[in-house]
Amino acid sequence: MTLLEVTNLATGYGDLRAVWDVSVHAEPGRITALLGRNGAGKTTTLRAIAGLNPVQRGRITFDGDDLAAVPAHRRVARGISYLQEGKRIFGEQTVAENLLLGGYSLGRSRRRLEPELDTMYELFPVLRDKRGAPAASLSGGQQQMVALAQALMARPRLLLLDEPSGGLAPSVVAEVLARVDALRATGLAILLVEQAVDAALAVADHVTVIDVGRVVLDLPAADVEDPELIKNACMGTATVPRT
Ligand SMILES: Nc1ncnc2c1ncn2[C@@H]1O[C@H](COP(=O)(O)OP(=O)(O)OP(=O)(O)O)[C@@H](O)[C@H]1O
Repeated sequence: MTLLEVTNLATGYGDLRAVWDVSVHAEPGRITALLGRNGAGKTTTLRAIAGLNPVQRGRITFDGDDLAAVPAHRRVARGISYLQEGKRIFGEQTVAENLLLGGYSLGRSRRRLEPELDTMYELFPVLRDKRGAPAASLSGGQQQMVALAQALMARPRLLLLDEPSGGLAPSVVAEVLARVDALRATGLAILLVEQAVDAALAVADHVTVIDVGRVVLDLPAADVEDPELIKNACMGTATVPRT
């Protein structure tokens, strides 16, 4: 079943259109990789799905419902969680406190969130060991796992994930994406934006490549015969015409 269906989306910032025609979907227990060069419109697409940028044309449906009139905070309540690129965690707070903050956003009490914490520690065992430590004392990869777990505390059905590998060493990127891969088993639908194309292709079920705000490739990951083609489409910086 398709949980998220984005059809011919156009969106942008004020008068500037950054995305002209993007169609992409996400399904439970599947990872869709949304790839493309810098400035292609990936983040803007995620922002529109989260309700932070307006739909200028096209449609976004979630679980069959058109999201046009649904404000951002209600999309969170419906099960859409957006982990922004470079999302910072609260370094002085403990790992557990950071996770709880992700759940408080939905108005749940600490007592009701305790079982969620256990679920997170099962998904990210390293965080159980570090749960009482200030988040800033963790490695970069572990901090990214805190951010991921924090986003999951809201119990999303769809996770919009913007460059979880950003700023991490290559060996750590694989570790973080292995955790993302494991999330598939929870039935979560994941829309993954990544610059680390190889790492993204290694976990993706479906691949959508955009350039200058339009889809240029869309296929099941199993049908990707030549990853170089995808990598080439993701190199350099897009120049978006300002019309
Ligand atoms: N806040 C903003 N205001 C105006 N234009 C913006 C804003 N943010 C991004 N843009 C423009 O929108 C276009 C698409 O940017 P976007 O961030 O979606 O690309 P991206 O594919 O996510 O690239 P990156 O990998 O660099 O994050 C770019 O031309 C960018 O300059």
